[in-house]
Amino acid sequence: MAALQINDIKKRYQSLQALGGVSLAIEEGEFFGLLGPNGAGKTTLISIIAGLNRADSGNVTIHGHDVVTDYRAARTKLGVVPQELVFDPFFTVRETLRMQSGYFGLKNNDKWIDEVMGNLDLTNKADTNMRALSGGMKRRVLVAQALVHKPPVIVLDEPTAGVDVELRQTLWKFIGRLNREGHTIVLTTHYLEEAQALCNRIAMLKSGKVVALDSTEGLIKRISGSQLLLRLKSGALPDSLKPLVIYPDELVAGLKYTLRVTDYNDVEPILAALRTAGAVIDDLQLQQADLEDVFIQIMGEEK
Ligand SMILES: Nc1ncnc2c1ncn2[C@@H]1O[C@H](COP(=O)(O)OP(=O)(O)OP(=O)(O)O)[C@@H](O)[C@H]1O
Repeated sequence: MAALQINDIKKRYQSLQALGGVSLAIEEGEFFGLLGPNGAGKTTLISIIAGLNRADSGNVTIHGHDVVTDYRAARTKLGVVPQELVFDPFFTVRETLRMQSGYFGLKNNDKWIDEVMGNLDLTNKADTNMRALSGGMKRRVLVAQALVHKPPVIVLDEPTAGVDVELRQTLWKFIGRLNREGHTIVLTTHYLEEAQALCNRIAMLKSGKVVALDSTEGLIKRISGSQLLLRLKSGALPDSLKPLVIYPDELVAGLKYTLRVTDYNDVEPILAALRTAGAVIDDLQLQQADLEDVFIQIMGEEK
């Protein structure tokens, strides 16, 4: 049985098809990445998983419990860290976490609350009112709130958007530990290097459809070889090199190109072609393809 089973979910907002039939099976213990550009439908899918939004068709089960017909059981299996910070400003951090525990029927949960606060560096803010916390601290409480009932499936919707390095490290250390202990993690993020480092499998969403689904390694292997990052001081890229261009970036910093190469041996003919064309090189770097390159390529493909 999958930890999270998503079957042919469709959702329309008036004329906009936000989700056009999404199916995914996420197994227990996975660290799964859900990636996509703004508006791809990630948050809509997460709110359907959390039972906060209704799909037009299709269904979702969490550890076998349907999120609509068996909502309460499904909800106890799930912890969601939402994108938006919404709190009651009059309660302290500890009170907020106790109330959330109460919502799940957990009365004596202080031991775990203390452990969660400790792991998220919140202990010295335990008695501070929510309104007095910085944005980063509030985000820590959001994470803590999602974890009060030790849910086996944890969904994080852009948990590190706009947060500092320290919180990211604290958060990933704790979430990594929970994952090693068997919790299933589903993460959406715009930080692709973060997804590459953390996720064992990734789905890419585009305009409400899954356009790629593979292990992180498998996705990166799709772009074979390396890339040559090239910036020209003057001149232009000769026509003979244009088929190698993965993406041009002329608007960003002058004449900047990323070319596909297999290895170092491909570099010399490129240099020769540029010399013949009278182009002057400003900067040249050879690098391995990464998840960001795959993302850009997949999102650029017509579907
Ligand atoms: N309540 C709503 N009413 C109408 N349209 C909506 C509503 N919620 C979302 N949308 C639209 O549905 C599409 C998917 O939005 P969604 O927030 O799920 O995308 P996302 O992938 O989470 O984007 P982001 O990366 O910006 O968070 C967008 O075009 C959005 O404008």
